[in-house]
Amino acid sequence: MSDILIVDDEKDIRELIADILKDEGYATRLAANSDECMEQINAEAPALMILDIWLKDSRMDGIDILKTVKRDNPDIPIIIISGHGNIEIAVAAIKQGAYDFIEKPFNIDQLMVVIGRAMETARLRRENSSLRRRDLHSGEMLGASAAFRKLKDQLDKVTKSNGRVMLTGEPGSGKETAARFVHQHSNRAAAPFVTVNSASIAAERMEEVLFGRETSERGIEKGLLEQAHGGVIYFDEVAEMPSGTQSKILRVLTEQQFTRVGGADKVRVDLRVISSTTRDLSAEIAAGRFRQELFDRLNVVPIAVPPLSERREDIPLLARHFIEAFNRTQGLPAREVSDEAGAALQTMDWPGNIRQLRNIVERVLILGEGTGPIEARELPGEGSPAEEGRIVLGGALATLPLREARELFEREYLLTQINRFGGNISRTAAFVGMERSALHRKLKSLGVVTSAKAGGRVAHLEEDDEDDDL
Ligand SMILES: Nc1ncnc2c1ncn2[C@@H]1O[C@H](COP(=O)(O)OP(=O)(O)OP(=O)(O)O)[C@@H](O)[C@H]1O
Repeated sequence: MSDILIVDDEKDIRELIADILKDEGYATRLAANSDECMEQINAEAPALMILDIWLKDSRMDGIDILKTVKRDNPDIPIIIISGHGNIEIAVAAIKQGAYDFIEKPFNIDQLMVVIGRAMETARLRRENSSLRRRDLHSGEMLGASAAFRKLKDQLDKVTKSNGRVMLTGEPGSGKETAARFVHQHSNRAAAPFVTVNSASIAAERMEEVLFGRETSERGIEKGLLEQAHGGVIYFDEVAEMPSGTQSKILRVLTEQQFTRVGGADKVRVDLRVISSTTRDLSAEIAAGRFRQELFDRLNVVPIAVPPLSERREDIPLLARHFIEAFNRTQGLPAREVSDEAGAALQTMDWPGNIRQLRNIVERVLILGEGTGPIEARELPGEGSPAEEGRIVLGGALATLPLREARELFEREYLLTQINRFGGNISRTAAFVGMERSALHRKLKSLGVVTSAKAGGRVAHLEEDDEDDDL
C-alpha cells in the first residue's frame, strides 16, 4: 500500500506521470480505463490515485470512479486531472471527496507538491486512526477482581516462555488485549504484533495474505507471517479459518517454513503464535470443521478469559477507564458515573462483554445529558419503574404467596449484590446493611451455598475470613 495508481486514457500522459513519480522514488501502477482501474484497486488499494476526469472508451467516467472509490475505499486520496477551463467539474470532484485537482497542461513541480501534501495527509490520518485504535486496544489490562487476577497470573507466567497460547472466551471479553499484553511483556515486545482476522479474510485470498506473493512486475510482497517476523502472530477466531488454510498453517507450524504464492524459495520466520476462539473447539473438531492436529499444536497453553459477568466488580473501573480514553482521544465529556448508574451497569447482562461496555459508555457520552454524572436512566434498558420506587412483578413472583415471593426476591437481590462485589461477603454485607454473620445466616436459610458455585448463579462466592480477598 505504498504505490500510486495513475488512471488516464492517454498513454503518453500516463507514462509521463509514471516516469516523473518513479524519479521521485514512488512505485506506480497504470490504468487506461475504469475497468482496469477497479481491477487494480480490488487487487490492492494504492496509497494514492491520480485520476483523469475525462476517460475515453471507459464504462465509467472519472466522477463515477471517484464516487465508487470514495464509497468503498474512503482512505485513498484522489487527485483529479482536469482539462483546462473545466473548473466547475473539478469543483464538483472536490465536493465528491477528491483531495485536490490539477489542470492540464500541468507543471511538474505543482503536481509533486500536491502529491506530497496528499500523501502526508493520508499518512497522518492513518497514524491517527491507528493511535486511536491502539488507545482503545493498548494491551493495557485493567481489573482487580479475583477472576481477573487469576487471568493475569496465568498471562504473567506465559510471557516468559515462547509456548503457543490458546485464549478462549466470549466475544469482546479481552482475548486480543490479553494477547497484546503477553507480547508487550515478553522479550518480543520490540518486534511486531500482527493480527490475522481469520473470519474477515476471504478463503481464496488467505494464502496470499498470510504467505505473501512474488511476481515479476512487483517483486516480493511480504505476507502477514513475514511481517510478524521476530514477534507475535495472533490468529483471531481460529475456528473461522477455512479448512484449506488450516492445513497450510499446520504445515508451516510443522516445517517452520513456507513459500510465498508464486515464489520458489523457502522462507523461514521466527514467530510466537497466539490464537483465540469464542467457540468450543472440541465441538468444532467433533463436527469435522477443525483439524485435531492443528488444535494440538495451537493449544499448548490454554487460557480462559473470563466473561464480564464473572468480573462485575471491575465494571466501574473499566467504565471510568473508557470515559477517560474517549475524553482524551475524541474530546467527549469526562463525566463521573453516579452510584445508581454504576450499580445498574454491574447488574446488566453483558453478552458482548468489555467491548459492549465500551460501546455503551461511548454512546452515553455522545448522546448524553450534559457533563454531570452519568445517571441510570441514560443507560439502555433502564426503565423508570425502579426510579419511581417500583419493581415489575415478572415471571412467577406475582403468583406466589407473600412469604415465598419475599424469599425469591431476597435470594435474587442478594445474589445480584454478591455478584456485584465479586463474591466478597464483607463488602456485600456492608452495602446491604447487614452484619456479616447475619448475611451468612440469611444466605443459608435461603439455600444459597457459600463455599461453592450455587447452581451456577454465584460465580465467585467466597467463604469469609479475615482476608476478604479470594
Ligand atoms: N482488562 C481490560 N482492561 C481494559 N480494557 C480492556 C480489557 N480487556 C479488554 N479491554 C477492551 O475491551 C475491548 C474488547 O477487547 P478485545 O478486542 O481484546 O476482545 P476479544 O475477546 O479479542 O474480542 P473478539 O472476540 O471480538 O475478538 C477492547 O477495546 C479492549 O481494549
